[in-house]
Amino acid sequence: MTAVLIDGKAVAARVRATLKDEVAAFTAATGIQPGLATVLVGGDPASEVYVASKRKSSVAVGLADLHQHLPEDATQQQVEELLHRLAADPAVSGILLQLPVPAHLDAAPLIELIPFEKDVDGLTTMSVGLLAQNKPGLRPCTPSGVIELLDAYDVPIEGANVVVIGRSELVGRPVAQLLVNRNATVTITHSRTKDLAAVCRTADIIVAAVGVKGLVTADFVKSGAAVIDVGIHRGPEGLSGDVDFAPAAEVAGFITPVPGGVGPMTIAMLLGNTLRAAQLQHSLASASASASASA
Ligand SMILES: Nc1nc2c(c(=O)[nH]1)N[C@@H](CN(C=O)c1ccc(C(=O)N[C@@H](CCC(=O)O)C(=O)O)cc1)CN2
Repeated sequence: MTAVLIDGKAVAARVRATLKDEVAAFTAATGIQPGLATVLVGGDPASEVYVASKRKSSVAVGLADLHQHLPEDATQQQVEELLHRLAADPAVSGILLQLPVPAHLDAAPLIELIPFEKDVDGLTTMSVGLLAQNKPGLRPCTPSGVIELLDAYDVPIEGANVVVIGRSELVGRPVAQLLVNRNATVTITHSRTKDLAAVCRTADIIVAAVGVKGLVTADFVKSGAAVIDVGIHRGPEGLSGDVDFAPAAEVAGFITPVPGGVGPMTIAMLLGNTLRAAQLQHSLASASASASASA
């Protein structure tokens, strides 16, 4: 392998260590322990693993674990009622509805019930709008993790030609927006893109977030490019990504593995968002208290 291996586990561990100190300082200064309410509906096995990991990591950095579990057959109304309750609960700093939800539920209107200041997944229309306008707000976790990894390895973003493969609301669109906000030149590709390999060969950075195992082969990669793999596929030989790793690593300058690349960053960024959500709510409450006092 000639590429530098981007070690997401190590970067995530550093992010968590810094956060632990920041959470302790915030709690000492305000008396508030930020709390994360993960909401899991049903028992999708991968979601159970991810939510368990989110809960464990939250506690390890000093956040309160306010997890909620609803049964597989929970109705849309039951999930709505839970989200309304969490939205109104001052002990809850962040709310995350684990995706996917069972097929009989409609996730989009449920996500909209999360107030923007508690939207630690950055998926509400308000958060998406704030990102599009490059205004302060909570950003989606996997996309911010991708940026954090590029920065950790000093991969230049400003002026870079980036090709994002996939246009999902969870990863493709927001990562493209974050990169544009950092002055990259971004091409979003999808199932109708003509000659995807040729488009990818123009890229200084490829972000593969398409959900097709091994789609990105070595001939997609310009020599020295950074290849960021967001895909996760479970097979008989274990986990793999959207990138055909070993051959691509012979051509790339930087590459993320699966597992151990972007995945661990998703959770680290969620923890950071939960602290930021608590800080935001604290300043909103202080501003509202001083406005009432001076009225
Ligand atoms: N509400 C959300 N739902 C989902 C999100 C999300 O950001 N918000 N992302 C994915 C799943 N996900 C977090 O929820 C997630 C995926 C992967 C990892 C991770 O650490 N992966 C490890 C491998 C772990 C394993 O053994 O499976 C790795 O890549 O090294 C963490 C979180 C969909 N749903």
